[in-house]
Amino acid sequence: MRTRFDFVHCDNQRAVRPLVLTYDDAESLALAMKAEALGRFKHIKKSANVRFYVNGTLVQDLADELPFPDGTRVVIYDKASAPAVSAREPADTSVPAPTTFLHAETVVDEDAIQQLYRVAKLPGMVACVGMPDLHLGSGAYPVGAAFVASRIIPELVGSDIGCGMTLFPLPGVSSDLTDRQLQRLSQALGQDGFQPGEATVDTPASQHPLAAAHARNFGTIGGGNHFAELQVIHELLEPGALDTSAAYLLVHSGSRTLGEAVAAQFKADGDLQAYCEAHKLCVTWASDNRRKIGQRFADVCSGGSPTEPVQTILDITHNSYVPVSPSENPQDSPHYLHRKGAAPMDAGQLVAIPGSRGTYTYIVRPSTDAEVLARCACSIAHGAGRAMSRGKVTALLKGRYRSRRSDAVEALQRTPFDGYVVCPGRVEVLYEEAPEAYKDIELVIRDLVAVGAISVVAVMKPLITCKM
Ligand SMILES: Nc1nc2c(ncn2[C@@H]2O[C@H](COP(=O)(O)O)[C@@H](O)[C@H]2O)c(=O)[nH]1
Ligand SMILES: [Mn+2]
Repeated sequence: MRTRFDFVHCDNQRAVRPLVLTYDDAESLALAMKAEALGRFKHIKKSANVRFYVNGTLVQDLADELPFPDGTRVVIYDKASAPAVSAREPADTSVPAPTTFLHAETVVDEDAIQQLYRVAKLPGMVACVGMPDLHLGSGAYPVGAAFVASRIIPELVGSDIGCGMTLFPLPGVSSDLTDRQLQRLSQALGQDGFQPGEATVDTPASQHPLAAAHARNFGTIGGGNHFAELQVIHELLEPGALDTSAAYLLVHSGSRTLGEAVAAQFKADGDLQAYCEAHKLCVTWASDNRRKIGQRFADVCSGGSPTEPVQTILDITHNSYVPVSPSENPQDSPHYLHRKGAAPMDAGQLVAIPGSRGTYTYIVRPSTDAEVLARCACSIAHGAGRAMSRGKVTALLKGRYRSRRSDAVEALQRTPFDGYVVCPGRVEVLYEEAPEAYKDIELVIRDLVAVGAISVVAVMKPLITCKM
């Protein structure tokens, strides 16, 4: 038997986490449930008390109810706080905004969960949804989440306003690249290096007076987790959706120093109107930036000569806010859906969900089902999400490659797909961004499929990853 349970802690019953369990009988279910409770709620005592509710009514005998329907609610009590058996759950008002988690199989750090709960308590919060790639943010706000609020909260978007992913077919490059061709291309990409100040600033957003000081960064990838990656189709699950004979480029980048300056300005002066105008500019600038990177990449692939303007298959923003109508009274003043590391389901586009340079990228079709959209706040995961901090993964890999540093660097420049990593900047990036730093993308995708949020269109294999 297999059931998707809605798993909650007694102190926080509006924060629902899905949990998929496979079980043989009532006894194995009860044991598995207790193990989950102890694993997920670290503060809970060994004597945790697990109660099952079907339609709000306490289940007295598990065996009588098997198999449980999807959505059965399971409440975990500390033995001390467990109420005398009553048919109803006690009401809890300690969390102002309902909070939902979309992970079941993916591991989400308890600290990130607590960070999301704290956001749910901010004034004006209406709903919070943690994606399976939810992880600890560097400030007070987690990454991999969607937040609905009755006001605009710029801090929830963060400083990389407009960051997102764009997928292009690479003109003239076919999927059957030989190792020799990959090596030559990697070398050429390393030499080009997407250096600042070299791209033509030729779009209205990049020519905007507010963006003038950032023109040098137009067409540049940016550091760390941003990348430009040549990929080919490993498996096509929706026949005809993509061309299997083509090679593709996935670009992940944002508004670079422009977004940072806009976020810093708001922090300094709190001028929300100015922020909103600048936010709009950042979202367009970031999208133009990804297209410019795509063009530069395509030009390198064609031996340096300019190619036709690149076409886009999808262009998705995962850090931004958008106005939405309140679900209960659509005529009321709008709410604002903030996404920090969450991709939109409602953009009428496919979405690329990458794992890392050493794992597959999934091209997915978001569901259009109204109930699913509401449950997910119209948002899905934008990646695998960090499993380890930069410092931790660097220490792990330095321990693993105790041999000469040059050997380690050589190993980190290759991938499990016989691909190449081009990293002409800081060598530390090779460590900090290694596949080990990220969660298991396959579990993220399984979780999203399990809640009915996506279907997989194609699975892509990375062959050349450019990191700065
Ligand atoms: N295919 C690749 N995926 C990567 C790489 N580096 C990071 N990632 C994934 O992208 C998201 C981006 O998250 P963000 O919070 O920085 O917007 C991240 O969670 C990883 O799963 C890469 O080099 N190649
Ligand atoms: Mn991003």
